[in-house]
Amino acid sequence: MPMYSSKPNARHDDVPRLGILVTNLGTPDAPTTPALRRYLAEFLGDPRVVEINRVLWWLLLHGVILRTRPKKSAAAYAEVWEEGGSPLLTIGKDQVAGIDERLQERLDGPVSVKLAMRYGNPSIREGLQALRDEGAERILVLPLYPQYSATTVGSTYDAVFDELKKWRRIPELRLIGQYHDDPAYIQALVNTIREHRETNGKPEKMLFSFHGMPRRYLLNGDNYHCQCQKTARLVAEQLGLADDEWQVTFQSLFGREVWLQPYTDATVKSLAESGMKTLDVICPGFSADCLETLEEIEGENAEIFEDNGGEHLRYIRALNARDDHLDMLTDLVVDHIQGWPEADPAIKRSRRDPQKTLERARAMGSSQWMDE
Ligand SMILES: C=CC1=C(C)c2cc3[nH]c(cc4nc(cc5[nH]c(cc1n2)c(C)c5CCC(=O)O)C(CCC(=O)O)=C4C)c(C)c3C=C
Ligand SMILES: [Fe+2]
Ligand SMILES: [Fe+2]
Repeated sequence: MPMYSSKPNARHDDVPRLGILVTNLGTPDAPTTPALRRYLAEFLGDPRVVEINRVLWWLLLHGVILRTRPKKSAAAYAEVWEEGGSPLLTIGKDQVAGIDERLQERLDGPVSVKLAMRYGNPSIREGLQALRDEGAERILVLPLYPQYSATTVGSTYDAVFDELKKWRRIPELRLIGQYHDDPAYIQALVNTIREHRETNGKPEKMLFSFHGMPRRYLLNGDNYHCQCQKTARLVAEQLGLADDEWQVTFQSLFGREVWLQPYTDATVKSLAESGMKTLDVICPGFSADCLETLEEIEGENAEIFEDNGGEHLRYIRALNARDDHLDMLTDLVVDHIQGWPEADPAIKRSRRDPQKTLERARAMGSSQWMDE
């Protein structure tokens, strides 16, 4: 058994492909307690996510949290679960299909695009191996997080490196770290807000709600908070919003530590109590709708608003598989593969005349070198 793994039946005349690994956070396999236990053990066991003493955390995670939280989380997931599965996964599949279709049209060379999840399935390991087995020799990783954070993008890179260090032929690798101020991303957010306002009218205020994290991570150098602020500011500027018409908040608090503030739920409550009747909420850090937007914002926070005197909390959906979003992500990929040959010269010829290229390769004695 070799120490390092390889593409099965690799040949010298294999056509080198470009591989694009599109990743997101991941989701449980089913809205059930055992599936949630598996998923949360992997997710919350990641030191990038919960950065505290390993021994202490292991005891707390396995002794307390994984005995109680999975049941509660499973009930929340059941509320948003769709026929095709978890929204994050079904939307992810649509996003990848859309990016794939656009890239096949735009690129001359062969390209494969795969979806992978940092936790759960399809895994990053599976995605990378599928790209390799289809012949990808150059791989670009696109984590679908507009704002960089060590807890999300950093952790995705960890999983990529952990897999690649087991390979014999490590592909050329590029990583996209963030696109929080990409003009086309900002424009797509502006478009979706404008469309929402055309149908529903202007709200009294708009919240830009981002997933939170312990404030300690910001103080220790994570630049996520700054990128969230910039995204929101650029959108507000482009919409011409006055300072009192918008605000940045942070949601999805977990545990007892102080997280990035102000908190979304507390802000929603105090705005309702102050007499506000219509509030729009957009979550620009989520490229796809998921538990945290559908159940927490559109469900729980709308209830908080109404229970405290507000009338309508209107959640503006994530960019999901909108055309402007997929066009923007495809442009981002194309920007990041610049300078990478789409195929080597022999392969360019092979596209004109595959038989001749094969004959030439055989004449050079490089036809095949493994198996067969
Ligand atoms: C323990 C701390 C957590 C940190 C730090 C954290 C950061 C973080 N997460 C996202 C995006 C998503 N998180 C989602 C779910 C989710 N997040 C946490 C905890 C932390 N996240 C938990 C425990 C869960 C699971 C649900 C639950 O039990 O409450 C999701 C949704 C996944 C889905 O399947 O729908 C997303 C997306 C970001 C962007 C982020 C930091 C920047
Ligand atoms: Fe999270
Ligand atoms: Fe949540």
